[in-house]
Amino acid sequence: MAQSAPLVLRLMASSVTAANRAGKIIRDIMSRGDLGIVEKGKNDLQTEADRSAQRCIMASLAQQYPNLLIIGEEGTSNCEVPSDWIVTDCDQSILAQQCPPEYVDVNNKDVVVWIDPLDGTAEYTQGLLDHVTVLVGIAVKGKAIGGVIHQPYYNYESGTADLLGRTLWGLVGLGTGGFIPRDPSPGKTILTTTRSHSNNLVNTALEAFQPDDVLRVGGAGHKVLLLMEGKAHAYVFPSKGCKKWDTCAPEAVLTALGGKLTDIHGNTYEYHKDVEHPNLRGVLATARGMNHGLFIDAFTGKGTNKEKLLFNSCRLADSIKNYGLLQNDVIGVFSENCLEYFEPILAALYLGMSVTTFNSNYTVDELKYVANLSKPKLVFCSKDCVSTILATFSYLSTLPKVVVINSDENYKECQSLNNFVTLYIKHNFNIVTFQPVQVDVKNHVAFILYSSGTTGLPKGVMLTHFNINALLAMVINGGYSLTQETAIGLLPFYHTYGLFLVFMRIIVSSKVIVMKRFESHVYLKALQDYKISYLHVVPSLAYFLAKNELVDSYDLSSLKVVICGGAPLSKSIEETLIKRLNLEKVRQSYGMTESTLGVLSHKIDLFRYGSCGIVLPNISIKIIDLNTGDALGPNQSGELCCRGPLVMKGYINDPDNTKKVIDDEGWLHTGDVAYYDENKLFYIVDRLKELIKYKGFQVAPAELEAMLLTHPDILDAGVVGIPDEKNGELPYAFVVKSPNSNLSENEVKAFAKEKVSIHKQLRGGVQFVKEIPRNPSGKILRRILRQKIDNLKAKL
Ligand SMILES: Nc1ncnc2c1ncn2[C@@H]1O[C@H](COP(=O)(O)O)[C@@H](OP(=O)(O)O)[C@H]1O
Ligand SMILES: [Mg+2]
Repeated sequence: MAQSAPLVLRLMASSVTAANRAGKIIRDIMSRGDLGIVEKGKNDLQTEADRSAQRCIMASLAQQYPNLLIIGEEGTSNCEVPSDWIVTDCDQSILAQQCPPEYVDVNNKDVVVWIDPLDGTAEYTQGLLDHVTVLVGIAVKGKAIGGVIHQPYYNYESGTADLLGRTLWGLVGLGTGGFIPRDPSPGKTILTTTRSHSNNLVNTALEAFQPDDVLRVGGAGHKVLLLMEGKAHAYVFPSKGCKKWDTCAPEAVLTALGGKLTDIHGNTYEYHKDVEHPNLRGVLATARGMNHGLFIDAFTGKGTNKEKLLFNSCRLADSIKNYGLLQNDVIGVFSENCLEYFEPILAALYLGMSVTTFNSNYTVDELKYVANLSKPKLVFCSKDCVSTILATFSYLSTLPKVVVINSDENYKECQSLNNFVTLYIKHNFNIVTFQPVQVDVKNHVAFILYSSGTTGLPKGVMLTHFNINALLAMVINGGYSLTQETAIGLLPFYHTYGLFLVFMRIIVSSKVIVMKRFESHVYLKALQDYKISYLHVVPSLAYFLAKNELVDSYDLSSLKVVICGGAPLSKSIEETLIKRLNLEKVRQSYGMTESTLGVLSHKIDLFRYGSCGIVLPNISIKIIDLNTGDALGPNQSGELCCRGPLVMKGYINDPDNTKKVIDDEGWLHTGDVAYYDENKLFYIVDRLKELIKYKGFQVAPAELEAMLLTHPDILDAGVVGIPDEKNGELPYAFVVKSPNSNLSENEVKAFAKEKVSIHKQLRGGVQFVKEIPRNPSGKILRRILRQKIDNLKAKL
C-alpha cells in the first residue's frame, strides 16, 4: 500500500475494496437462501447478510487503521472473521488521484467512518435486489466528505456475471468515479422517497408538491443514485427513521457531484463521533443543478401554495367533522399571522361552520370576554397564544379543544395540527370526492369578527357568506384592487382588513408575503425585494413610511400606490408620502367590520387628496344630520349610514346593540362623521362618539391631530377631550416629538393658535409621550389616553 498517500485517499481506496468484498458476502448469503432475519425494531430488519457484511468491512478497515473510529449500523461487531473476509488491498485508481489540499493533513482523530453494510434491508428480504447498497461514509471534522456506494446486484437481471455489481465513489473537492453522472431533465419534478417506511407526513408532503412522478424505492444509497443518474430531481423524506450511516456516504458522493443533502429544513447534518444517530429532521436531497431552497420552501411551510392550502384544508375539514363538530358550531383561530392561518378558516367554511378570529395580542381578560360571546368548540392556536387560551379556561362557558397550528409536535399538552389530522382523518379520505356542504348563503354566519374596541366593549360582528361574496365580487371584479399583485401580509389576519386582503389573494392565487410582526428593516426589505407596487397600509404604517429615516436606505422605487384604510390619514402625511416615495397616489378607503370591510374606495384610476373615494357598487350611503336624522346634501357633515349586501347580519347574541346600529330600514349607522363633495367623493371627518364639544362647538380630534402632524418636530399625536365644568370639554393633546427636538408644550399650543380656529385651541393641555396607543388597525385608543389624564389628575 502506498503509505505515503494521505489518510483520506487511502481510506477511500480501502473502503472500495472492503465494500466490494461485503457485496460478495451479501450475494453468497442470498444464494444460500437462509437470511437469518431478526427484527431490530418496528419496521427495521436485520439479516445474516447485514451482520456479516459489517463484520467484513469493520475487520478490514480496523486491521489497516487500528486507531480509527468506525460506527456501523449493526452496532459493535466482532472482528474475528474468516480470513478471506479481510481485504487489505487498496483500489489503485483512487490512490492515483490527487487528494484535495484541504484533506492532505487529516489524521485519525479527525475522522469517523460510518458504515451501513446493507442499505435497503427490507427490499433485500423481499428480493428487490437492485435496491440494495453497501455504504461506507467518511466524515472529517463532522462533515460527510468521502463516500463509497457499492451495488452488489447492479445488472443482476442481465445474467452476465462479469457485469454484476459496481462501486461508485465521491470525494468532495475531487469528484466522483465509477459511474456516468446525468442531470435530471428540466421542466419536470420527479421525486424519490421511501418504499418501506412511508407515513402520512411523507405522503402529504409529496402530494403537496404535485410531482410528475414519485419513485418509491428502498435504501438511501439507491435513492441518491437515482438523483445522480438523472432519474429523479429530489429525494424527500420528511420524517425520522434514517440514520447517520444511511446518509453519510450518499451525502458525500452527491456533494462531490454538486448536489446537496440536508435535513428537511435545509440544515446540514453533522457526522462527528458524538452525534445522535437518527436523522430526526428527515432528509431532503436534490440533484446537481436543482434549487435546493425551493424544495425546502415547498416542504417545510416556509412557503405554501394554493394546492397545498386546498389539500390541507380539505383534509382538516374531514378531520374536524370526524372529531365530532356539527354544522353551525364555531371554530376559533387565535394566532399571529402565519402560513397555516387560513387552513382552519377554509376547512370551517367548507363545513358550514362559523369562524371567529381572535386578536393574537389579547390578554386573558380580553380573550375570555370575546370567547364567551362566540363560544368556539375548537380553537386553532399558535404556539405563542397557547398559554393565554389555557389561562382563560376557568372562565369559559364552553371549553374548546385547542390544536396548535404551527408546531410539528404536540405543545403544552395541546395536539399539533398534524397529529389532529392524523388521528381524525378517515383512512379512506379522498380529496377528489370531498364536497363542501351547502349553506343558506344569506343567513349563514361565515365569520364572527370583533368590532374595534375603540368605543365600548367589543361585540361579535356576524358576517354571512352573502356578505363575503358581495365583498369579493366587488373588489376583485369591480376594479378596486389589483389583487394579482404580490401583497405584504403584515396587517393582522384576525382583523377584517388583513383577513379579507389575504382572502382575495387566495381566490386569485397571487403571492402574499406573510409577516408575523412589524420589524422595520424586514418590512422595508420585503417591499424592496418583492418589488411591491400596490401597498395596503394603516395610518401608522403610512406615518412610518412618510417620516422614518430608515426608509431612505431601501430602494422602494417599485411602489406606485399606497392604499390606506382603518383610520383617517391626514392630508399632510398623504402629501409627504407621495413626494418621498414618488408615488402615483395614496388611496384612502373606508369601511368597518360591520360593513364587511368596504363601503368607500377609490377606483384604481381615481384619486383625490384626503378623500376615501366613492360609494362601492350595490351600496347606498346617506349622510344624516346629527340632530334631526335627515339626509344631508353635498358638503354638509353628518353621520355616514350605509345599506346593502355588505351590512352585517348583526352582533352575536346582542339584539339590543344590533338595533342601535342597524335601523328598521336596514341602514347601518357607522358612528363616523363624513361629507361628500359635488363629485360624490366622500371625506371622513371624525368618529361621532369621539367628538369633543367645546362650548357647544364640535371639535374633531382627527382634525387637530392632522394639524399637529404638520409640525416638523411632531412624529405622532392623539387628541381627546377632557371634561370641563364651564365649557363642556377641552381639547388635550398627546404628542410624540422627534428624538432631538427641544419643542415645549407652550410652543405646541402656540403652533395650534396659528393653525386652527378659536374653539379648537389646546386648552386642555399638551403632554409629551413616547407613543400614541393604537389598536392593530391603526385607530387611536382614545380611552387609554383619557385614562392617562385621569391617572394624572388622581396623582395631583
Ligand atoms: N421508520 C423507519 N424505521 C427504521 N428505519 C428506517 C425508517 N425509515 C427509514 N429508515 C432507515 O432509512 C434507510 C432508508 O430507508 P428507506 O429505504 O425506507 O428509504 C433504511 O436503511 P436500512 O435499509 O439500511 O435499514 C432504514 O434504516
Ligand atoms: Mg440503511
